[in-house]
Amino acid sequence: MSLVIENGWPRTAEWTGGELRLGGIGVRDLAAEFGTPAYVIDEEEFLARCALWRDALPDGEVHYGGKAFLCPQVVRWLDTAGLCLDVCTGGELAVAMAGGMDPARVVFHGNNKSVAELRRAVAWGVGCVVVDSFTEIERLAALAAEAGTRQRVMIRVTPGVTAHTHEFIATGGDDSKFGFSLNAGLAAEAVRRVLAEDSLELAGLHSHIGSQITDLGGFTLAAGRMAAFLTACEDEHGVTIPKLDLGGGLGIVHRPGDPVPPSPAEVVAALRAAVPSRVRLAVEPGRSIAGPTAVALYEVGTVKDIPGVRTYVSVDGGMSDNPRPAMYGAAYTAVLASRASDAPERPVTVVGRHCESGDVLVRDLPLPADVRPGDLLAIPASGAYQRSMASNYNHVTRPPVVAVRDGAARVIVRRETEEDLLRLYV
Ligand SMILES: Cc1ncc(COP(=O)(O)O)c(C=O)c1O
Ligand SMILES: N[C@@H](CCCC[NH3+])C(=O)O
Repeated sequence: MSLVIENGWPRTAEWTGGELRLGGIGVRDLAAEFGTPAYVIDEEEFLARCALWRDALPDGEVHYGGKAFLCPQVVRWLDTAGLCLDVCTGGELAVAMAGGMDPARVVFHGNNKSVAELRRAVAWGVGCVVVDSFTEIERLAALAAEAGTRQRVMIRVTPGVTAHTHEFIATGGDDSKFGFSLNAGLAAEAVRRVLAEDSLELAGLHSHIGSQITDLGGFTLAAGRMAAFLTACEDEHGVTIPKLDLGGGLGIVHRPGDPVPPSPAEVVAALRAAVPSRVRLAVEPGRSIAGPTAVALYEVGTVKDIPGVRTYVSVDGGMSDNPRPAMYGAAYTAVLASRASDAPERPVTVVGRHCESGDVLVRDLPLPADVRPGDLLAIPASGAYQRSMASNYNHVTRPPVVAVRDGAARVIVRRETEEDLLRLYV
């Protein structure tokens, strides 16, 4: 079975009489039972993608990047699949705890963790804290000493590599809010300072160059620089630095015709080739696990033809459940998912229901000319950075996540209600 998804759809996606089925269930039934908009996540796909990474790195560590999509059920899937978890806020830490994650398998990231978050992480016994600033090294050392423990840490390094991706999601260059610059000598100083703290144990070095990367060049370059830096630090200080965590970042296909990224096995092979075999490798894939697992399901509400200009198809979600087109110019596709149509195709622009002209989900998309209110549209590759970045803009409630498998569906994140929203107001 090919594990690189070249068309964006999860492996159980099939069409019967023009209707899309996911995990053995038709989207009309899913919409009738759970409403729209909804994210439908394919459990089999999620577990298979975890296994793909784990099998690519059997002698290393795979930390799922929880920022892509996290809820207690995801934590339980990670546990089943034998993966570790990367969190980057106290909130993500709380979800890890709620899902029953073993703290030893949690890595805690973030460029501005609060003292309270660090204290909680140390008390819970997180496996590793990735230190990101000199201030944090001091803070964490004091907190670990106060708790009477020796906290394992990795040092986040920016290796001066500019990934080929959107500028907002490139993180490995010298001008970055994340980590310690290698070129500016800050990373070397961070190593000195961590080694000087009795309450900290230097477990490894870390870098993450960016996200939605579809070629190996940046990964290889960063791995080589990090490996050389690790060796130089070991030589300078006469210590062993056992681990190199090279982050996440592998991209996915959103639309047929998008560049097909390398497979996890190819990424790991490239990293391994650049890093001495004595060093344990870790990776932090988020999007490449969660992204292709979910489909966003919407109902068409209105169709507006502006002769000679454009046809707008409005759906019942939008930038609040998928901010990526507006934030990064991300390009998606959508299909008519609830029925067959013989109508000729014509280009339309699929928009959301927000009070914002930039609330566009898919631009210039060929759809059958008879698309009408009540039809369901499905957008594949919606499993990463969509529910996790969803907002309540315009007091829209956030959609549920429905897991499908073997003909059964269950809610793993329920739909938000207006009651949920109003509960915040005093
Ligand atoms: C430190 C770190 N690790 C892992 C990830 C996961 O990245 P991706 O979802 O691109 O695999 C991110 C996000 O880009 C990150 O910042
Ligand atoms: N949120 C971004 C990725 C950021 C990755 C986290 N460091 C996206 O949707 O592409």
